[in-house]
Amino acid sequence: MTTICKLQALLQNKHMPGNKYNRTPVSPKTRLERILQYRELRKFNKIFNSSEELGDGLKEAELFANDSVLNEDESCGPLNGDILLKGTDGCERLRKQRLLVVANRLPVSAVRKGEDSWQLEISVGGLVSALLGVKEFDARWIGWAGVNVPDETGQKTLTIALAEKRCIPVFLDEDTVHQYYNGYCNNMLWPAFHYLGLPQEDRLATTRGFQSQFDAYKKANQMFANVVSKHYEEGDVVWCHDYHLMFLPKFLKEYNSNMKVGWFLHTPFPSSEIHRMLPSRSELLRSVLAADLVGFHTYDYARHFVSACRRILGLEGTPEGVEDQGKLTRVAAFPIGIDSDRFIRALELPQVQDHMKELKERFAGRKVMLGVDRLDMIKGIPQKILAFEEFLEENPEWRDKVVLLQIAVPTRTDVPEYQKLTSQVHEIVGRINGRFGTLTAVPIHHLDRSLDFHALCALYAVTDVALVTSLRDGMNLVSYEFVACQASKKGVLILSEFAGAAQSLGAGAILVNPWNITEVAYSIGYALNMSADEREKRHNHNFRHVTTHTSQEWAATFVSELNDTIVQAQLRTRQVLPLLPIKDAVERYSQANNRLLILGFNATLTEQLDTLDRRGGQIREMEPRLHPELKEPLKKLCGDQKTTIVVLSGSDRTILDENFGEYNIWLAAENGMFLRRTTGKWMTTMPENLNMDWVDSVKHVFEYFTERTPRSHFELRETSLLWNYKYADVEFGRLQARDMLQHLWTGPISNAAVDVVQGGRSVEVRAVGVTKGAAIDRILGEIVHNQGMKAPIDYVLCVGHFLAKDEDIYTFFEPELPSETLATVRCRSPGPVGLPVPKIPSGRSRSKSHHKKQRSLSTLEGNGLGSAGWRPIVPDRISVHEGSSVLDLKGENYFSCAVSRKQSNARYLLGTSDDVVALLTQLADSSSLS
Ligand SMILES: O=P(O)(O)OC[C@H]1O[C@H](O[C@H]2O[C@H](CO)[C@@H](O)[C@H](O)[C@H]2O)[C@H](O)[C@@H](O)[C@@H]1O
Ligand SMILES: O=c1ccn([C@@H]2O[C@H](COP(=O)(O)OP(=O)(O)O)[C@@H](O)[C@H]2O)c(=O)[nH]1
Repeated sequence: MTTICKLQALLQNKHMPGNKYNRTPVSPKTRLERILQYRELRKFNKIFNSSEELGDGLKEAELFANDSVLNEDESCGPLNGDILLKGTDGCERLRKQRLLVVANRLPVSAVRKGEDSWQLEISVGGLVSALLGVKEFDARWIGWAGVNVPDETGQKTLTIALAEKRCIPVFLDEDTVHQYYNGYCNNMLWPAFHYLGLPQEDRLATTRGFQSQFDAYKKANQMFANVVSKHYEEGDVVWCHDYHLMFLPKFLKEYNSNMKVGWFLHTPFPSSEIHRMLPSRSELLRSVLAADLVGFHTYDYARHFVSACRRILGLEGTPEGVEDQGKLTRVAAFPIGIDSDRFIRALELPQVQDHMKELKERFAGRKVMLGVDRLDMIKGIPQKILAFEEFLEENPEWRDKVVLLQIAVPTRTDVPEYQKLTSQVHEIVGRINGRFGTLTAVPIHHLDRSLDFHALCALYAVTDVALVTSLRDGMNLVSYEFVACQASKKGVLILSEFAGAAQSLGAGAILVNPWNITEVAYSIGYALNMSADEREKRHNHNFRHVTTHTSQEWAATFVSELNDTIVQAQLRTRQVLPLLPIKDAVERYSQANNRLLILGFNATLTEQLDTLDRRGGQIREMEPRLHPELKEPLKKLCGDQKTTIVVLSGSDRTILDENFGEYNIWLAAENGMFLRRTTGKWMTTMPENLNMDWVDSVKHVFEYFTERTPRSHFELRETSLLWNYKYADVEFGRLQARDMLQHLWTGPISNAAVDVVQGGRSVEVRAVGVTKGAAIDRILGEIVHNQGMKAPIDYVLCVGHFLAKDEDIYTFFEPELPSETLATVRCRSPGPVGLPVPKIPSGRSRSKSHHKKQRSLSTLEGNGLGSAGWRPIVPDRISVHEGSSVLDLKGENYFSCAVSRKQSNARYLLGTSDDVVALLTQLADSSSLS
């Protein structure tokens, strides 16, 4: 027995309160249990530190302590992400969960110094800064080292050098980097995600074509996936970062669907209107959705993403995330932070103090304003400098009393847009310095280079006003770092409202619109003149935020949420109804003598609505049509003497006539209010006292919304009105439906005897009590009588995409039901016929009402309405022989099945109407054999 096993046994049998009778070790099942057990283990370690029983236990516990990326100082691993893995001896061991961080850029960039020697330099950028602060995991970093290494020796030696830093390289060749990184990532996705539009396609330069760049993007993502797969171990969490790797979740899940995959975007996610412009908009979204958890800096970005999935892919957005056929991808906001302690501690270091002293002397008598940005068009550097110029212009008294230090770190220098920006900025700085400079001083110090960490901290600490004017920025960590270094000076932060950081530091900063140069210029004046009292208040606010929302916490929250998401998904999967066991359903069908098939129409027997057809006016037809592949099987089934088929639909009679007129079949229109065998006439099953006075008022509301919702329509039926927006813009349709429901619930018909039923893409108003379940016994009564049925029905298959309100049809035939449900089903004479209780599919919670018996159908209250030409159903004829039941569902001969639904009262599920086609085809084939 290993030490950990021994410990577990000890804990479970001896030391855990309340566990004294527990003789068999129980493995913790939930994350919470695991954490609690680990906590106990640690407590135990402390208490029995010197105990002999522990043996090498402490060594084992030490394994939990963790090396961080780049060997920065260690912190003892917290509970986050500890996992239990089964060893070959069958015993479970706790081990620190490994975190594979996958990002385009490694935290170090490599510079080749010789054939086999390398120098590693820290990479610049917010993503690297933030992740360097994450020390609580047993992390490996997988990414590109920023250098082309075509030769084997180079690749081998660099791999070894990087391994010391816990980094694993992905080797991208020059052409791939050019097309994937410079092209698709930085010339296409980056500007689009920052609202700068898409570049014009350059037809002359073939290598720059969107398609070839996109192909290279996918290829590069696949290369990342290959490296991850090679290093992946069971239980690892794989955290994919940023817009460079939108295909990675998909590729990883294809490799191993059990991999825990999270994806985080460091840039903004733009409005769906922008994302819609990308030629590969759908593929990108779908690939990201393969992840278990998708994270953004702010709720706005998360909302935009969900909205893009709704509008572009037609998927369902829920408060939890995005759902696609029952599969949920969690979407949430995880605002990043910095390792604030690292900055605060750095200020005490002698070399930083020396830097600060130098800077203070150098700029004595002048206020220091600071900008620190990668030289990127999103950072709004020209706008910042122009605002500073306007400030100097308007405030001559400040000209020799203030200096702007702009650190502009060169970035993505192979992309033409970035090259243009460099010359543009140089030109503006030159002009302003020429205009306001003197022989001994210039107002702007512009540096085209990066600073080391200590120099940067010193600069932050001596600054009076930091100026962040990003036109868009995922977060902007410079603003956080500035605040962390300002504990003594309490300088002012001017911050663009278009940076993610505005949502967290907005209360203490002066927020500006960087496009409004005059406003920024005014804010500079306001900041420079701000009272010490106001500065302190603002600073304290932000300082508290920055020091409590750290990068450690950010990563810990994301990883813990990812672990939880997976546990929740597993639970959900267990709750999901089982798929219809088609083989069994067909076998039992073929053995039965008197079968009844009740089939819905819309989304059950019709072709699937192609999501593509929903957009841009490419609508085929609005009327539902029978799935062409069902014509043959349906004919065969109708020709079988032992089979009775009822199509039970909300649609009106005309639509059913058009689609099923040629079959020998029963049609039940308007949720069963009208009934006809195709060889006979329509009759009504409507209750006599059905009040329809409300119709005109509802019609007005429906007309109003139909006119205002392009591609929506409404159907006026005898007993209901239906407003349908399935062909309209999904988002807009939903908003309109919400308003419509308000009208209906609170307006003139709020007291009418109606039910307002909300569908997936529809709103229906019905007379109270009109449901498919309520109509079915009247329908059955008529069928039994009309067909002169002698033997009881011994097989029922009820398949439909029914509204929740109509799901009483499933429970009607269900012999084993909670009493509340039964009470709602009308059943006058019991006439019980004892039947074995059907097995309830796993995951369903049904009460164990074994005493309840198979229902015997009886006659119903109320005659049908005798509308002109329709013969009302005559009651009192629903038993086949006096006293015996019409239903005799032996064993498992009842199959209720919901189509394209996630939750249902039915016993089983079928994915789409294509599956219904497959089912009916098999039934038809077995019909012809029997
Ligand atoms: O790797 P590069 O192409 O040289 O670019 C550097 C990084 O720029 C972007 O940073 C973003 O991440 C920050 C942290 O979340 C955030 O504060 C900032 O607003 C973003 O712009 C980019 O997203 C990274 O992938 C790059 O590594
Ligand atoms: O000379 C410099 C200038 C900036 N940075 C770092 O670069 C990051 C910039 O991150 P931010 O989120 O502000 O923007 P990004 O460049 O990622 O878009 C910050 O952590 C800075 O500390 C740096 O290391 N050296």
